[in-house]
Amino acid sequence: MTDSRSLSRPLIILTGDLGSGKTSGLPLLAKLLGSQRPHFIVNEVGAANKFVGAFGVPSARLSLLPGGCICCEKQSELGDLLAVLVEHPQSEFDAIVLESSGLADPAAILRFISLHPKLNHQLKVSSLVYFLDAASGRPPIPLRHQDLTSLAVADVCVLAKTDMIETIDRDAILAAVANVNATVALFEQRRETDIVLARVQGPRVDQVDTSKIVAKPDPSSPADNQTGPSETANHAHVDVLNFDLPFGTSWLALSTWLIALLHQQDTGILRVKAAITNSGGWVSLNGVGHTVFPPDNAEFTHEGNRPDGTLVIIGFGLSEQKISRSLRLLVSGKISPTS
Ligand SMILES: Nc1nc2c(ncn2[C@@H]2O[C@H](COP(=O)(O)OP(=O)(O)OP(=O)(O)O)[C@@H](O)[C@H]2O)c(=O)[nH]1
Repeated sequence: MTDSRSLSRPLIILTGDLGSGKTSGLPLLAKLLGSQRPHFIVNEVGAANKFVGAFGVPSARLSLLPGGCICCEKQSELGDLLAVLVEHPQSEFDAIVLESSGLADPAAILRFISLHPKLNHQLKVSSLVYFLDAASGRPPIPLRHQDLTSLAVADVCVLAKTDMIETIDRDAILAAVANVNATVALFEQRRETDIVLARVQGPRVDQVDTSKIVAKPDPSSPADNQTGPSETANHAHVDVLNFDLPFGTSWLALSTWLIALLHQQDTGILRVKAAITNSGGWVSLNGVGHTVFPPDNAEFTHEGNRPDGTLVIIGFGLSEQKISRSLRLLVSGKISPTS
């Protein structure tokens, strides 16, 4: 008799904060974890990033799950999608790589898979990966409480954006991570000309003062004020606003408008993602906290493909009406970006 576990397909789960670098690292990480023919599932709390495939993921190997988080409201859709994929012939892909939304609770995803009557036999979680954003603005060592919980259960930690910090801070964070989870495999992601990702050797844990690793929760910070990663409803109060951007929107005007919005909302905005389309192709703009990243751009892959763009804003206490009114004026050219 065949053991059903021996037929189970590997599942690699990527977690990590909004904008921590998961999508950028997706194809490289899959390869480093031994998958030559992965199928990717990308979950977004906002509208689908229609252009995610342009980052080197062929569309036949990509499924998008937009409009909610797979740790809660999108669980059953995730279950349906995984059920369809596992029925595929073994040769079509050798692993499923699931990128969760930046709000997801990894424990809730694991619980869903392991308690699912069919998927728990058909899939085995081969790696749980946690992306840690080295440039998130927190001081080099203090890891937040939600980092500790996620790191404690991770098999792999990717320290992303190390090109944006000093080497001494990078080494201190790596040592702190190793101190929390001594068996975690450590990788580093950085932007050179392109994004590169590589395994790093474990640092010397005795070089870090462990009493300084954990930040005290700040009750005034919306992020620290959440109930904690084990509560699936911990992001119920996060606002997700989706807007269409008409073909031909100026990316320069939109960038200036976004910087003004981030400044005006102070800490209220966690993440901004825009894909702007124009005759040259499309441009993607990313904001994480107060950092606005340099735009990426690519040409359209199909002739005649002229879709509208999208803008997703994720944060706390956002007024959809006000932001929408200001954006409408901007895209219609009726205001300058600074109005
Ligand atoms: N300098 C630098 N930028 C990076 C690195 N990794 C990602 N970025 C940039 O950070 C921004 C967010 O990266 P994404 O890969 O979209 O982050 P994500 O975790 O998929 O975002 P969400 O899906 O919204 O949670 C983009 O502008 C990336 O180009 C890195 O290692 N170095």
